[in-house]
Parts: sequence; C-alpha cells; structure tokens
Amino acid sequence: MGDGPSFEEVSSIAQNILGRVKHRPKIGIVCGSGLGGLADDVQDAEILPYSEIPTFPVSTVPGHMGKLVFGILEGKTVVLMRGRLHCYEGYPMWKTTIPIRVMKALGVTTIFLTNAAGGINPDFNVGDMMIIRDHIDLPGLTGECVLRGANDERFGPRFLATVDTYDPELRATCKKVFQDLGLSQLMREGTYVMIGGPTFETVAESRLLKAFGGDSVGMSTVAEAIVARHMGMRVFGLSLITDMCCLSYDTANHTTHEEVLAIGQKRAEDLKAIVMRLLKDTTVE
Ligand SMILES: O=P(O)(O)O[C@@H]1C[C@H](O)[C@@H](CO)O1
Ligand SMILES: Nc1nc2[nH]cnc2c(=O)[nH]1
Repeated sequence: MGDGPSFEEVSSIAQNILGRVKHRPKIGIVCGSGLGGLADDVQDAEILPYSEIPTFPVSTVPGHMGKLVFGILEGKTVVLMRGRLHCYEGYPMWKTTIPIRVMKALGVTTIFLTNAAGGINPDFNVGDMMIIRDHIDLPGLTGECVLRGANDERFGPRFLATVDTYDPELRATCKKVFQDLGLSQLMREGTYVMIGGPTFETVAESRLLKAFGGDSVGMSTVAEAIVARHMGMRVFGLSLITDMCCLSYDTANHTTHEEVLAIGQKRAEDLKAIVMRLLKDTTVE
C-alpha cells in the first residue's frame, strides 16, 4: 500500500489496546486545542499515553496532552483523544487519522470531533460554538486528500460521497441541547474550512475563505471526518470560535495559540455541558 496505514497495522494497534483496557467504547470524542478538560469527568477512567502504544503517533502541540482516555461519561462508554495530531506537526495527512481508524477497530461507531477555530463569518463572536454542517477540504481540493493512495476496501470504498458527512440527526439533537441549556445565543451552524497551518491566515486568505463560503477555519477535523465516514461512522463536529479572522487591514490583529487556549479555558464549562448532554441524548447501536 502507498499512503495510509495498512489494515493490519491498525488492527494490531487495536488488539494491543483491547488487551490493556476493559472498556469497549461505541462513542469516540476528539478534544480540540485547549478542550481536553472533558476528560476530567470520565468515570472509571483507564488512560493510555500515545507514547506507550506501539507505533501510535504522538501529539507535540501545547494544549494536546497525547492520551487516550477510556471510561464512562453520562452513562455512555467512551474513548477520548486528549490531544489530536495535525499535519503541520510534520505528519503526513493519513498519519494524523490513524487514531480514528483505530477507534473504529475498537468498536466505535459514532465520533464527536471538536476543535478551536477562527471565525470567518462576520456575524460570529469569539466564544460562539459552531455546529459543523459542512466542510471545505482545502488540502483535498489541492491533491492532498487524506484518502489519497491505494485504497483498502476493508476500510471503505475507493470513491466516497461526502454530501452527508456531518450527521443530520446529531446536528438536530445538538441544536436542542443548546436550547435546553439556555445557550442558544452562542450557537452557530456553518462550514468549517481546513487549512494545513501552522500559519494563521493572512487578510487576503481570510477574504478568500469567506468568498469560498467558509464560516470558520482551523487546522484539523476534516481529514478525521472523512476517514470516519470512509469507515461508515456517524460524525458530529463542533468548532469553538476562539478568535476572529481579520478581513480588513485596518483591524488586523495577531492571533496567537495562547489566545486560542485561553478562550478554550474560558468556554470549557459550556463546551463540556453541551458535549455531555449530547452524549446523554445520543443513542448508539
Ligand atoms: O486541534 P485544533 O484544531 O482544535 O487546534 C487549533 C488549530 C491549531 O492546531 C491550533 C491553533 O491555535 O488550534
Ligand atoms: N487556521 C486557523 N486555525 C485556528 N485555530 C484557532 N483559531 C484559528 C484561526 O484563526 N485560524
């Protein structure tokens, strides 16, 4: 096989993990930059640092601890990635999604992807949360789709339809969760654009992404969503808007990762409440 992990490698990582943890999760959660606090509420937790799982890639970004956390959250057996992988860390795109393939091999059928993102839609505010309705795979559009390379049908089909990537039922449930929790004023829905990073956008790039129809922008999530759908998983995505992209040279400010993490901290409790309630209201087979 060219690009991508082999089916055997993914199975072997999953077998290693299954031999070391008792939990058998059906739901996986990927914690975005600064959003790992969710893991603190996991009951009966079993924790595996990525560095202790043979051939598993490790996280190198501040705000991403690099641990798999297994346990019970809101009565559901879950596995959380406390720290994700990004291609700007030097990984080929396919490698950043090995954990998603491993989750499927562990029995996960539904995945919640969270991220910290810049707001492109001028109606958004810092601290809003955007339910991802659709995405723009900018790397994919330029030939770097995560599914590039030989395809193993045991994972999924060669050609993948992506019109329904983000599960409509989970999106509807999440909208109700915002209402029930009295957080509707923070709720947004829209299109997430993935860029490679690690540079934040120039003013001209932000304008381009806005013209493309993007509402938020970040450096992750899309490849994970595609790989999850490739394997038939249900996908839900949520962006925390941690900064607003500059659309004018007059108001140009300098986004920093520290700022991103600080907003993550500030909104941690609301985000946690939403994800926990969504978990509670989600039925899994
Ligand atoms: O892992 P996510 O997508 O939440 O992280 C975002 C994108 C960059 O990794 C980082 C920039 O501050 O936050
Ligand atoms: N590309 C990008 N990623 C982010 N992650 C958090 N904020 C941002 C942002 O403004 N731009």
